[in-house]
Amino acid sequence: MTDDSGPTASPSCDGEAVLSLRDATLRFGERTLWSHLDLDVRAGEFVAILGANGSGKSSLLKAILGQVALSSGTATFLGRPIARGNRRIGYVPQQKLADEGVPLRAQDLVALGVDGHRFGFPLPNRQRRQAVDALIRQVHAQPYRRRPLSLLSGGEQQRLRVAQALAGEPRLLLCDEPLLSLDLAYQATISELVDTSRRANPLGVLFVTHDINPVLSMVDRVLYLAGGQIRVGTPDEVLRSDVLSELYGSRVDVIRTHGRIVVVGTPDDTHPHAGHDHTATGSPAEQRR
Ligand SMILES: Nc1ncnc2c1ncn2[C@@H]1O[C@H](COP(=O)(O)OP(=O)(O)OP(=O)(O)O)[C@@H](O)[C@H]1O
Repeated sequence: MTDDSGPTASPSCDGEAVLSLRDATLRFGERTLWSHLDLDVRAGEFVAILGANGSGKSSLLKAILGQVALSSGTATFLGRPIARGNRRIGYVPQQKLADEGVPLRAQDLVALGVDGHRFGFPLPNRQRRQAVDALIRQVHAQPYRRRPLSLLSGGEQQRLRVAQALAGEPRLLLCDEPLLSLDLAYQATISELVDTSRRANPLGVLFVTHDINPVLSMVDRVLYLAGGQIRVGTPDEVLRSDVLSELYGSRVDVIRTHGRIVVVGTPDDTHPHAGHDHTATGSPAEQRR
């Protein structure tokens, strides 16, 4: 169950569905993470994935990447069954710092993402260089583009990972907490880059985050996972006290104040980056365009 707006509806996007999940269920052993998920993500649509720790948000992205198999149901990308290693799916993994001794420089990481064989023909070197330069500029990485990855801060590495994920001109972008380690200014830089890219290309975005506020103005729909249950809808439909209380099976309060959404009372409130004290400017309704 779940896609409350129906498989074809989307509040602000009428592009084609790039991703379709039908009756999808994911189990690890005896444990069902989530079940009966129906979801269409359309070209240009921004879907935020929120939920409790361990509810299966990262695993959902991995299922879409073909890295873990669905226990039942189907997942299709551009009308075809999901296959591992699809270059048209960009992925920003949950933050992992580069190991000491990784011989890559910042710009090499981005270059790895640039598709050297678009439409079956290798891109000329000059064109590849220009693509890398443009991406480095977009994430403001010029000052450290020649530094070894292992010498960069978590936030600097994170910006490069986003650039790399966009380099292959994806039709679908999967981001697993891409704003972690970024200060407020760079949270805005990265969110706006994702937002601009999804409109320009257009590409569908699935964006796992513990804090919706930095992206609230961009979000078309929210997919909320908790206790094995799922709710999908606009932020106004899902981020409500009654909806989240039902989902968690205990009282949860959603407070909207000065354009911020604050969720109080979820069992994982104590998690260090639960991020339920959300900040944003403008009211959610105003922001959603
Ligand atoms: N390959 C696997 N085999 C068995 N269990 C797994 C596997 N991958 C993940 N899990 C378990 O599935 C649960 C969900 O993990 P997942 O990383 O998807 O959660 P999450 O919602 O992204 O959590 P968080 O908010 O803490 O990042 C966890 O309990 C995890 O230990």
